[in-house]
Amino acid sequence: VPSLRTVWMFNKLPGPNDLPFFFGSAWHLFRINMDDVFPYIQKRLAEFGGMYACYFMGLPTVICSDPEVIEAILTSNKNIDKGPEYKFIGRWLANGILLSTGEKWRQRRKMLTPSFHFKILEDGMGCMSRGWRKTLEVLLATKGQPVDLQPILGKGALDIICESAMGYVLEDNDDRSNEYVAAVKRATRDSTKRVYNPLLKSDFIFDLTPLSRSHAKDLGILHGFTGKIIRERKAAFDEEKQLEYSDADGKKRQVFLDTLLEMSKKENLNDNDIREEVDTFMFAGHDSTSTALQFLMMHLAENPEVQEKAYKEQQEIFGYSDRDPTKEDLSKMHYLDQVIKESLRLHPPAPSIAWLLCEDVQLPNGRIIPAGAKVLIYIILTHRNPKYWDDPDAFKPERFDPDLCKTRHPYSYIPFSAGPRNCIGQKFALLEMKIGVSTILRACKLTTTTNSRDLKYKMLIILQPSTPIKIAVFPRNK
Ligand code: HEM
Repeated sequence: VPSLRTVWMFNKLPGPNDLPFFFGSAWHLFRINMDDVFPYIQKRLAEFGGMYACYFMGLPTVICSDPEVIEAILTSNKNIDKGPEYKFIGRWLANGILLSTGEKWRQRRKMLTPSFHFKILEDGMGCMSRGWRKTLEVLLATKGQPVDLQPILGKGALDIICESAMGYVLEDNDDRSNEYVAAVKRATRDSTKRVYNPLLKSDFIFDLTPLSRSHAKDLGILHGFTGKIIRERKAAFDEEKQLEYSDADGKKRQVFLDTLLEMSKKENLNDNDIREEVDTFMFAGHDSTSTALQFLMMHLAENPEVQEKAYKEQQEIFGYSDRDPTKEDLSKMHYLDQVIKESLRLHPPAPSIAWLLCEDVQLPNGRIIPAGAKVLIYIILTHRNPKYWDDPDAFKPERFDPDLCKTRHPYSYIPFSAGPRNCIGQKFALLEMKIGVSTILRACKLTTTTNSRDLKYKMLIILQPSTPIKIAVFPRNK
């Protein structure tokens, strides 16, 4: 329940004259189709200049897409608490780095950041190439039939995070990864239902519903999978047989899970601590990357001239060779860099993020968002804010020409969020995406009948189109 101070200060902020308190703006959202939530919020943000205040089920909520407001919030070192809706994924991810706060989050962030150092990531490049090569075979086996690529890319990205971060190699015929990918989709969908349905907010009521039973079954699949990975690695680690992971090329290296196991000795991490981080990184490390790749492939398929230009760049680097990309190769892919950035602009896999303020935030225009208010940052709408982006719905990789980027507001483009709680896996994700597109683009031509401007989206933690995007994959004639 917000304090009187919060309500008093909050009521001074600009916003629609909605029904006050309990339902507030939620009332409008209940009456519109869930697929129309983004356009609805976009319209309201345009009306109020990129930020408005409203009550959402009794909670004072500021909704924003204005980079000036976002900068004021994300640069704070004190406002690091996530919004209350994140608790609905708490049964799955517990109190790992994504959901934790305060001292616990600070310690974890400090402890885990070195695992994402560029040098360590470079060591994992071979594993990324191997993973995308396998995915390429599956894509080519579709023989030009238009298919939904999400499950195929999801499995590809999961195989990569399993091997590169957990040292766990999934066999080709191992169906558990498909099962895991599908359970992640269901678990995030069902958790989001609890955000929008006031009855399901209470654990007591939720636990009486059939949804809770199917959710528990999915959690069983998710925890069962990660539990097995941890048990096997721990057994090897305890016996000191295999302190370093040796990958398919025979190279020895320590993976993220080994770092956790090592720290469990030094820093008193118990089994639950390890478990919550493995669950967090398995989820965050595959779903967002495969979603990003799905939209990227859609944009390439929809814009043949961009696809050809990106392909030509690959040819200049590799000729007709299908060898794995090296660090030097990747540094030459300037146009592909721009294509990836533009795709993440139009389709950021994490479309919105939510914060609960623990201290007041002073905005550049002098207004104050009070402590106790929730702030919903619509990354996807920031990326399409016409004040900062010319012709915002058009796919134009040239926008990311380095000289043009320098002139733009730094918080107008935040696919990985920003500030102290930005994405810890950002470099990993960009490396993985670049290797993935390079592998696929050199071997295939993509086409689609999807018109991205007609797409509608589901309101989920990870961006998902309301209807599957169908893409046809053809082998390139060399
Ligand atoms: C294209 C791919 C990715 C995108 C767009 C993305 C985006 C984001 C965003 C927007 C956040 C902030 C979430 C919030 O405030 O609620 C975040 C946090 C996080 N991401 Fe990513 N991410 C991607 C890939 C990855 C990968 C590959 C990993 C791990 C290997 C990862 C691990 C994490 C973790 C652990 C956090 C929480 C960080 C913290 O709270 O300190 N992400 N990501």
